[in-house]
Amino acid sequence: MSLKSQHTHHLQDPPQPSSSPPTSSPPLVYASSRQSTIITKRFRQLGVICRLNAILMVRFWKAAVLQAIFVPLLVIGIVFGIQKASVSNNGAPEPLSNACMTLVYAPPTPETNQIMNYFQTKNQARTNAALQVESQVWEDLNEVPKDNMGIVPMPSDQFVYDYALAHPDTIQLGVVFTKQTPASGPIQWHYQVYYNISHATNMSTTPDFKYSKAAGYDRRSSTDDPYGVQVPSMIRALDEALLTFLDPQHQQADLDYSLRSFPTASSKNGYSSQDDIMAVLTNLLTLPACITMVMAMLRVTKEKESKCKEAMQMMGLTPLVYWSAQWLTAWIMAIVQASVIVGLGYAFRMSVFINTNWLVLWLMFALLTYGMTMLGFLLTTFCQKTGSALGFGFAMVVAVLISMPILTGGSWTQLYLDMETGYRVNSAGEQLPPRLSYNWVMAFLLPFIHFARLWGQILPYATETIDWNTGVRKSPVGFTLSSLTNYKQIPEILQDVLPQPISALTYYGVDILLLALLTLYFDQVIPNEHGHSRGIFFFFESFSNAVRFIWYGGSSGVARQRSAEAQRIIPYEDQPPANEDSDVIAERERAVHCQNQVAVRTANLTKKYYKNKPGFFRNLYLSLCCCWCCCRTRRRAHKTENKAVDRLNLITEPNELFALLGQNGAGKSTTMQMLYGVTDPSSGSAFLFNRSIRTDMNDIRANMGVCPQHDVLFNDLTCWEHMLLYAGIKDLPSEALLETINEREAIKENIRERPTWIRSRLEAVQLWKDRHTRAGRLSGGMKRRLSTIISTIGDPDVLILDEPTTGMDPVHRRHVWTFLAQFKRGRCILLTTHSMEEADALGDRVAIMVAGHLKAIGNTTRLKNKFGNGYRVEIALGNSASTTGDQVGHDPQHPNNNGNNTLSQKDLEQEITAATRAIVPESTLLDLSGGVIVFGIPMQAIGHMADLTAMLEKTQAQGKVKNWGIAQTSLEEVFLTLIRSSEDRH
Ligand SMILES: Nc1ncnc2c1ncn2[C@@H]1O[C@H](COP(=O)(O)OP(=O)(O)OP(=O)(O)O)[C@@H](O)[C@H]1O
Repeated sequence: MSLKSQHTHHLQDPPQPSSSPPTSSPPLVYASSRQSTIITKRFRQLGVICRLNAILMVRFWKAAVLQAIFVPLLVIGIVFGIQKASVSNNGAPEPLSNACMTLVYAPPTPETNQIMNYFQTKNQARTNAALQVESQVWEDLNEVPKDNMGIVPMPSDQFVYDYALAHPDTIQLGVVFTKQTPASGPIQWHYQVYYNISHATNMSTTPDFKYSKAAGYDRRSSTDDPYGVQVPSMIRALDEALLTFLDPQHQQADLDYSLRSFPTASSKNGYSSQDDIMAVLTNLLTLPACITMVMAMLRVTKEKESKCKEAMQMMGLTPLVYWSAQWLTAWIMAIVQASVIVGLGYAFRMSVFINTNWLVLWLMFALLTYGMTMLGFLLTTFCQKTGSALGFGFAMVVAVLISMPILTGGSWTQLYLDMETGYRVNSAGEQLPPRLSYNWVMAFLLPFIHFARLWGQILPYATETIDWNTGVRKSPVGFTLSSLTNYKQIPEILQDVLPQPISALTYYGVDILLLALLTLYFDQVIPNEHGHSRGIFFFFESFSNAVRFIWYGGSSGVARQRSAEAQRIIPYEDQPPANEDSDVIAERERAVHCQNQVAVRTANLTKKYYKNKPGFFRNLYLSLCCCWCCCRTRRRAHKTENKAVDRLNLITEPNELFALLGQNGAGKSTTMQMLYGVTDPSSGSAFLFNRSIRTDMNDIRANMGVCPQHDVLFNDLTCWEHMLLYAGIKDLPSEALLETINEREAIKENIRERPTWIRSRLEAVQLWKDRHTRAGRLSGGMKRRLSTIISTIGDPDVLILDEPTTGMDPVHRRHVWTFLAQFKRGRCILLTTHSMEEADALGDRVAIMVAGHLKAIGNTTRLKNKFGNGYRVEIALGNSASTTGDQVGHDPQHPNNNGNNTLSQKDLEQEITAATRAIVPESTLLDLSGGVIVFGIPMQAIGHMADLTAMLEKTQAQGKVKNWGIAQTSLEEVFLTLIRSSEDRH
């Protein structure tokens, strides 16, 4: 979209600047502006910024490889190594002593001995297990058997219990008999069966232990369940034995039994199985995501600190496109990293990986990395420097590493449930919802919480678990895709309270969306270093634009309205400064009452800087305060102010190069910064082709080129890549790329390279040969040239150049001048400079600013005539001269004539001074030193110049004058005169 109603790109012969630039510059070839919809333009910009990120990643490939491959490899390697080391050393299961007692019984009475003999016989007949019934009662609590023992009598129930506790691996089963003989009724035989879970558990985890399916041990099936196989068969055998014992005596008896586990000893492996270690080391698995987050934060903050991001936005890149490119790049990195982690997990055969569906794992790791990077992006909106981003990132990594084991290790369920009382019930005993809900936890916007939760739910499914009630170690059932929605909570008590695992993925998504919105928001409302930011309700702008669009009947109506707004008279706040120059007053009237569309119009543009500037939160508070309170607080907050620009009124037309001059600190850069939108005016406004810098900056930037005072270049991009980048931002990518391809083909086919518009521009500033040099390796002057030429990409209607030629040598400066002189055709260029020669050579009009005020304005001739001293005559005296009586001043009685044939230096000075004064009485002696006399001749004395010249030629012939010259007052003298006069006034 063009800012101007009519815009042409026809080239005309450039006007010749007063200094003669080289004539060998190539002709300019401008890229034609493409008409594309705003959507396609945004997509093209997105592609260009993604390409930029890709180039930077390739340039910093070591950092990319570190994040994507090395850190995941290191982490998985460490976890794997620790698991191995832990299992082979401390964590190895204790070897099971081969010697064990299969069955102990108590008390050893003749009756129980008899019963156990029957038991042995029956058991052998059925299972072929020849268990010997020991005759000796085992009475030593500390002794362990040297060989396997079959059926061992023990003194008492208490002894059996204590022995099992002291030697958990030694006894498999036990039975304790009690016989009661009531006064009436049958005898009561009761036996207590003990089974040893600890023993079963340790046997099942001992690598060397050979399971015997025949004996009922099959770890992979349910037959290793003591309830299912051993205990019932033992009860059956005992009942048989008891019945056999009772039958010969035809006794009446009641048989009863009970079942009980021996005291459960904790697993001998303690917390050292592979899977337990995996759970404990979970925080290490978040390390790759943390590293990626910190790297992304540093990259984005570096672009902010170096102002490259600002530069791209000045050239028309919107924050949404910029951030979308960052998000897309982060997603690609997350995909790569998750794939590497999952691949390594499979490669190392880690049980949690091989027992979990790969898609679930992949999504979980990818979303973790992506979520953490999104969180990092949000944090960068609060950082201006890479140092603070590093600090924030580091703090976040520490927080994650510390909280991860707590969150994954089950404590997150504690977080989820009520902290103090667990489940809450009301007085009627009904369960109340937990006080601290997971939804609330989600509000922390910390994606690693969802990772911890999902990981915590996956681990019991994908790793071996120990039933802490029974000590039984269970094989993993595996976490499948359907487990995401059909998950049985462990412990079951949480079944109705905890969400299904799929919700972690949903929360990841919600968090990521919220983080993206917050990043966009804070990126715009947190003030930059100039204090510029958008209002906290800026998102209503689009709404109000839409209303305006409907209200004024479409884009043409809006354009008319804009024009009317721009032309509205902006009254003075107070009296204009005293002693204002008449041209400045006229310019102000023109600017304030302007009725036509002009290129740039500033109306009372003012910028105040405050010493004690309020920060973001203060600004927020002030914006929310009511008016009265707000004004008072603002006044207090802004006690000390510095008016950098004070009611500036200017108009520049299309086709005009307007040069702004001023001392350091005069307010030139501030004026430019307000025009290109990195700092807000304190009052007044400015319009570029009727678009207000306060409300239409996006429109303005789409057709504006900016070369800021300090180079904002990517050190790692070449000149050529810079040109392509900004061509893309200005929506010229296809042509640029096409021509790049053509160029490559031309080189390949040894055809003379086709001139492209990029080439012509780089050649114009003598950078073609260095096009593949990275900006970081260019000299200061070369960087300036590159910055200048970048600002011209897209043929903007308004070009702002803030001291573009600073640091350039005279030859290259002239190349730039030539280019600018040609380029200004059809557009308006605003230029600030400290080079009077440059302003003189290029400026159609020149303005001089002093302490924020406009001091003088006009074309250079007018300024020289108005403020200069007319002409300047410099006369260098000869060393000596013969006296012939033909003295210049026709004064034979000259007091200094001492009668010798030579005149002294002083005599000569006096003689020439007198002669000049005689011819031009209005002349003023400006300087007399070192044998050089300088006269100022006012413009009105121009008629005497011929006589003066004749006199000087004559004296030169006589040898009294060695050399002389006449020059018009320079712009520099005008500048100095104005500065001095304003200093005198102060
Ligand atoms: N971010 C800022 N915060 C506070 N004061 C500032 C800021 N930027 C500029 N100023 C002040 O505003 C005044 C004008 O500065 P500005 O940079 O516009 O001058 P300039 O004419 O461009 O000078 P130079 O020729 O040295 O670039 C100076 O007094 C400066 O101290």
